[in-house]
Amino acid sequence: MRYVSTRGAAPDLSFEEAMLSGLARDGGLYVPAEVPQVSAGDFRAMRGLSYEEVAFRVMRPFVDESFSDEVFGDLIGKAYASFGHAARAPLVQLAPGHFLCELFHGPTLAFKDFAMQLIGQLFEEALTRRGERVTIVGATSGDTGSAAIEAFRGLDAVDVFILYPHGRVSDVQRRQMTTPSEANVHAIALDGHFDDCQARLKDMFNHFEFRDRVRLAGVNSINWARVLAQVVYYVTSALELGAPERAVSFTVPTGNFGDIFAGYIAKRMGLPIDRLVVATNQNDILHRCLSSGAYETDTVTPSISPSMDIQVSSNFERALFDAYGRDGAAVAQLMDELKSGGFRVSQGALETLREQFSSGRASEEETLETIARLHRTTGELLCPHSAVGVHVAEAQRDPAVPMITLATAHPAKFPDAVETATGIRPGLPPRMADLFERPERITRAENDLAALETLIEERIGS
Ligand SMILES: Cc1ncc(COP(=O)(O)O)c(C=O)c1O
Ligand SMILES: N[C@@H](CCOP(=O)(O)O)C(=O)O
Repeated sequence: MRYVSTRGAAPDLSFEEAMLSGLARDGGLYVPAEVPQVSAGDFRAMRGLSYEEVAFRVMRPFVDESFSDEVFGDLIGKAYASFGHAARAPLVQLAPGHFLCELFHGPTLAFKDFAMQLIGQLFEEALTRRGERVTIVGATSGDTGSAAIEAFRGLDAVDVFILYPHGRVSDVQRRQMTTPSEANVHAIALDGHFDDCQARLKDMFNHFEFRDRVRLAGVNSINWARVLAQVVYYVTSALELGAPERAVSFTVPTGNFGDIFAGYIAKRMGLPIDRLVVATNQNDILHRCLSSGAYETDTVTPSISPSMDIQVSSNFERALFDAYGRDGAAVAQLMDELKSGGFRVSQGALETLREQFSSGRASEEETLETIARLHRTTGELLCPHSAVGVHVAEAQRDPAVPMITLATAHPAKFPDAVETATGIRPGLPPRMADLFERPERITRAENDLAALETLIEERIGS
């Protein structure tokens, strides 16, 4: 399997090379040259298998000779052993035909653990075999950072620096990043919002002297391996509801477009998915773009679903690449226009996107109302991101097709919003009960590329 850049001007790479490189050297994102096909019979044969066994079968064709079957299977087993639910991604019924896929039973209580726990294992295996060391820099609106720090803390072959927007993540998210005491992990509170963190990260990848000097690697959904690991729960949950005989739809609380893009890959592999619905909060650039064709950045408005407070949605580039017939030059041109505030998607590409994706948005009031109502009617406590998904799913649902809404985080990560809506303050699981007593290590930093690079080089030099 070879991986190609969405901007068409970087060398093709193997799975392992793409995983360790992060952003392509032309600024693009790696995608597989071809999407492997899974037959209905092969999907049928996955029914009744464990999450780990399905994960192996779904991901194996993408991983090429980078890892042997035995090693890859073993690493998958280790990745999910710490999950707090035997099903890993259990389905809960909310209403006739509407299901919630709970993705918050991993160690940091958000869907990011599905990919990050596996990537931690894959990085360690590959770097040990190669005798190499890398510097991981990540940008987070809260959940990627805590999942990355959890997955990589204490590993010998990596230093991890996580840029998060100062004052714009929940207290639980911040403490998950700032309380681990291992010397190889560093949480950096940046003066800015998530888009600034992500922009500085991409600047570092595009600054080749720095990139090569520190051996920069990325674990945001820039990294194809992140997207790949997220394909698996689309398959397990669709199988549970009758796929491949019956089609299902998914609604996905969306910010950086990585999670829903994983659903799109599952569909391209042959999983019968009817609709993929993008659910946004009031930072609704994706909903506006799919509605009008204009992808125009606006100021980020802080919301009660802060992990989705994103305007520049990184993985949308991967969807545009396919919508423009895999024309890297066309995508590079759009990304250039984005630097001056936005671009217009061509009519043909917009129609292609709309064949795959629907969209909707939830206001703050609608999000709170959904948390309160779902708790009253089903007993399920939703985090605000998942509530955005449920609100949009209810509005968009075709009663003839089962709808699965992804519950992307545990309500205890966002207790203030949940308490406002329901009067109940959700508690952390016992293993994290002392999170608020642990000492924090925070580095404040300006939104300045040179200053950040100096800070990172000083830390890894010491
Ligand atoms: C809890 C939660 N829900 C939804 C999202 C949006 O996911 P994506 O960025 O993959 O679109 C995020 C951030 O990634 C998140 O942390
Ligand atoms: N919501 C994310 C933002 C980064 O997304 P990623 O999927 O590209 O890592 C977060 O929680 O940090």
